[in-house]
Amino acid sequence: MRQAERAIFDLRRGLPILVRDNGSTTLLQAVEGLDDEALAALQALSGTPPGLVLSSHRMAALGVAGVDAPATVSLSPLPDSLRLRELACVRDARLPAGARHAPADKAGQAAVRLLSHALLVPAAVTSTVSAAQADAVAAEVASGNLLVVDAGAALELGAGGPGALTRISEARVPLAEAENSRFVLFREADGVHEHVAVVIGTPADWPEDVPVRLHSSCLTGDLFGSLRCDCGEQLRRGVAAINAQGGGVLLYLSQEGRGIGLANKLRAYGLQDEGLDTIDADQTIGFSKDERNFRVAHEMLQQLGVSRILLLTNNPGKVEALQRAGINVTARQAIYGDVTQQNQRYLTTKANRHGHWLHELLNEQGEPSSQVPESLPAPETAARS
Ligand SMILES: Nc1nc2c(ncn2[C@@H]2O[C@H](COP(=O)(O)OP(=O)(O)OP(=O)(O)O)[C@@H](O)[C@H]2O)c(=O)[nH]1
Ligand SMILES: [Zn+2]
Repeated sequence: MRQAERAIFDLRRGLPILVRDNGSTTLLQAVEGLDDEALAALQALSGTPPGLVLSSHRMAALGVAGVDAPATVSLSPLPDSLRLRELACVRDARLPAGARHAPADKAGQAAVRLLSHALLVPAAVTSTVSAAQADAVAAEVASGNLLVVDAGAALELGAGGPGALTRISEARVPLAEAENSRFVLFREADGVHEHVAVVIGTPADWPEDVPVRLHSSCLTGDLFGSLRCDCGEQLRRGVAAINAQGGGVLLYLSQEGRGIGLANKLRAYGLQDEGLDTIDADQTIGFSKDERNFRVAHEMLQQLGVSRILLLTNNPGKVEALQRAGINVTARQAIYGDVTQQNQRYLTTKANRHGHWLHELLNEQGEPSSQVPESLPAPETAARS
């Protein structure tokens, strides 16, 4: 696993890495940041023409139907790096006539996983190392210039498990909305992601169903009060609501842009300004409608000894994820920001396409209604007594 985590840094720096799967070795490099020189160097080192690996979401955005896993596109002649970047993330791009695609092999699948985890556009150039180049590649590995990653280990990135999250440090941080608060910082094994549990009030005095909010980071909304979303208000109101109910936990999760990272969120905002909604914008650059999983949240709650909760959310996915992980979510409480002219479309998309319980809020603003459960049905794993 350690090599896969290290590979994140090389990929983010625009360097190639070598992926091994059984006997085969594949060179791969991110399309993001790739220039023609690097593309030529990759081809020279591998001895074979690179293919382009794209996520299923990007294939759909390119108009290729029926692809439900990463695909490798064979392009002949190989386009230049600018054209490859267009194929990776530009709106309305199309594959060249005659381009063939096939399900990506394990190395290609690992490429998409690594790049998503690295918060890069999930598109890679990959080249199988030819027999003639095996010695040259081995020399690069031996000299420390080329990192070798096992495809299986790369696919396991972010899968959680023992040692995946370490409690690092903590301190009292009085907040405007909850004076008696402690920040407890957790670090993921990749060394990149850090998450904070804001422990509000005194655990011994908490209600039996501990009020909990999972809040994914949003630099634009949380810190700057962006009007494009509702995050900043949800964050502050979440802290206040937990405090008012006798204390609990707000997990501030390093999952900017629903897990795609700030760079990609800003790209997606650009596409939204061209008319796409939040889901189509993310899919255009190769991502699913929500790249988060809430394993870290589960792990943090476990380490804090919290297992029975009242969850503050409008997102059914969070309820399901925690329940699946074994957290007893006994009830859900809505948590709203304000509807503004600038975020109304975003909230409407969340209600209609993400399935968020937001129709009640939007209804008050004259938005179309639909059937939404008032509260969480009793989960199978959750006893209410
Ligand atoms: N990709 C993308 N992410 C966005 C956009 N607007 C906000 N976000 C991100 O969406 C996430 C919102 O997270 P949460 O506050 O946990 O909200 P949620 O999943 O809607 O669920 P609840 O607020 O609990 O109902 C944050 O990571 C934001 O950065 C957008 O237009 N595109
Ligand atoms: Zn936001």
